[in-house]
Amino acid sequence: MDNSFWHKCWERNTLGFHQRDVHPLLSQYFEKLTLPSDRHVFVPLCGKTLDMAYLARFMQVTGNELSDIACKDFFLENNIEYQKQTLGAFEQFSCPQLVLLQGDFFKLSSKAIDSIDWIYDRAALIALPTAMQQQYVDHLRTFFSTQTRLFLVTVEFPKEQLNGPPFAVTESDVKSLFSGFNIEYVAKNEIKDKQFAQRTFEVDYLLEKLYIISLDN
Ligand SMILES: C[S@@+](CC[C@H](N)C(=O)[O-])C[C@H]1O[C@@H](n2cnc3c(N)ncnc32)[C@H](O)[C@@H]1O
Repeated sequence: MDNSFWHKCWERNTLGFHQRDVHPLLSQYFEKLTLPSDRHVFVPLCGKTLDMAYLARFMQVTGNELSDIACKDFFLENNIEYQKQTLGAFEQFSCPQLVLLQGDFFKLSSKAIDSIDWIYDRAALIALPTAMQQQYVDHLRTFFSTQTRLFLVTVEFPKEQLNGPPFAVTESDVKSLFSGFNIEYVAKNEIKDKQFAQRTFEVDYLLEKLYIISLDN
């Protein structure tokens, strides 16, 4: 899955992963899990998810996304005025509560982002083929400090029944990818109608799981 795959999705508007509502696990759990001192959430591979508008109600949001179309559309579709400026290899789209850095996540330095309390991952890890997932987690690790918690939403289905994306990530995959981290399994969302955002999958079961992951201090 290279960058051109994703650019084509955005150019052709084939965005089956895009949700028309805030993710239920986010609206159900995020506020309960935050601390009064939490100030900043980072959203890698953010697309134009409405989850960022939800997160911005609680704290400063920084998203990262490959596609220029996604970044522009996020602001246009939410009727938010934005400013644009070039920051090295990245284009920055911003309004007071929210910054989107457009460019390749694997080239983004954690030094470019202020202290991060939360990382929100819905359809970022699972968007990547298994062979790229460890590379993603290893780079994500550079954005962690001792106070950072990752709000990770995974998806599970019989791997042989669907060619991703999305790619199924089981609990044992999470343990192996995040080896050396603290991993707390929080909740599961069984998707009875097998609908994943705008697509319906013909699989025997489909479920999402929420984990909170932090550095093992
Ligand atoms: C499955 S979509 C999920 C988007 C968003 N998290 C959501 O829930 O709607 C994956 C997104 O990752 C972006 N992406 C893929 N590879 C990337 C990379 N190397 N750097 C930054 N963004 C990337 C794609 O353009 C796409 O918008």
